[in-house]
Amino acid sequence: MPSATNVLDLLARGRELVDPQLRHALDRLDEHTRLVATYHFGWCDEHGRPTGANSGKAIRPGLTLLVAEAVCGSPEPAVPGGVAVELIHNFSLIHDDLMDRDTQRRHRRTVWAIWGDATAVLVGDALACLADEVLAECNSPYAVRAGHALAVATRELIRGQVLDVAFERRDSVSLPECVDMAAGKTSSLLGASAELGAILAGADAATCEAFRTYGWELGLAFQIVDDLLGIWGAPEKTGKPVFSDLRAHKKTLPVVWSLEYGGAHGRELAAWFTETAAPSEDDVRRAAALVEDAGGREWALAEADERVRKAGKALDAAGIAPANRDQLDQLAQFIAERQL
Ligand SMILES: CC(C)=CCC/C(C)=C/CC/C(C)=C/COP(=O)(O)OP(=O)(O)O
Repeated sequence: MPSATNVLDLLARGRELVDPQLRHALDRLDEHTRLVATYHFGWCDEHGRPTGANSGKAIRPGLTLLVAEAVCGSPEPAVPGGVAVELIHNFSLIHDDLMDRDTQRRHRRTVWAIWGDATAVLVGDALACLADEVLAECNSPYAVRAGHALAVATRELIRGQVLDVAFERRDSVSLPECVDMAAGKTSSLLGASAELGAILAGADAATCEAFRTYGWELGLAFQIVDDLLGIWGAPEKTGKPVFSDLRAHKKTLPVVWSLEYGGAHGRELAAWFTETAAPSEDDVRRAAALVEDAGGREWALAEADERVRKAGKALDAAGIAPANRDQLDQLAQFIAERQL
């Protein structure tokens, strides 16, 4: 099995293929929008001076390229797909930061926090449009199919976010509702990232669907781990304060599971949510302990493993060579463990 370092190498190799076309796509933007987008991707500071900042893990384009390689032996035909999924992902991050009023992303100030709400809306919109352009112009016989798959996934991503926003105003959310929301927000785009790799590499419909399912299951594992990091993640890793999701009263998967199945600890947690409007440091510590005691953390870890297992099972139907299979299994395991 390749080590974590090898998975990072795979993602870095994907970045090397995708970044030049991504930068080229940003060149189409007007000067101000390009500056803000380039800043968001970590390639310059807010005054346009080049930096070597962190532009994200590039999991989605990495997935697209590895799948293409597994299907046709080369990542090349899927590079525009990798560019497009990374553009959609970053459009959603810029808008999400604005909606959540988060001031930090990738250890840097967020777009809205520097340039204001209108700029964040417009730059996010511009990235989404660029994704369409890149695919429409990519000269692949499969461009229309790829564009359609990405549009469906983006609509689903937006549906997930609509649910997320709606749930903030509700007293209770069931576990299936929460899973549906997480799948919309995260699985749709990871599913499409894998699917686009298969489509652009010329795979048949059944193979494309197998890869989409692989990415979709992986997306749920990814979101569950993200939720765990949102409670217990180390600030230097997540770029957010410890317990940040509890402080914001977010109904994440481990929390919703604890409320529904956590018995007496779950009921105590429910009371915490209604009675603790502005939680202190001690309050959030107590809520995290209640989620843990209710079994929410343990459930989430087991569920992430189960989703990785299902992702692997979906790959059985794709009929790929052992070496490619090994890479995709490793990526799945790595995402679930999030040693990134
Ligand atoms: C329409 C709309 C606003 C939707 C919002 C959807 C949204 C932000 C979902 C969260 C997905 C997620 C876990 C992102 C972090 O990805 P990552 O850890 O791969 O990020 P990276 O690129 O920084 O590595």
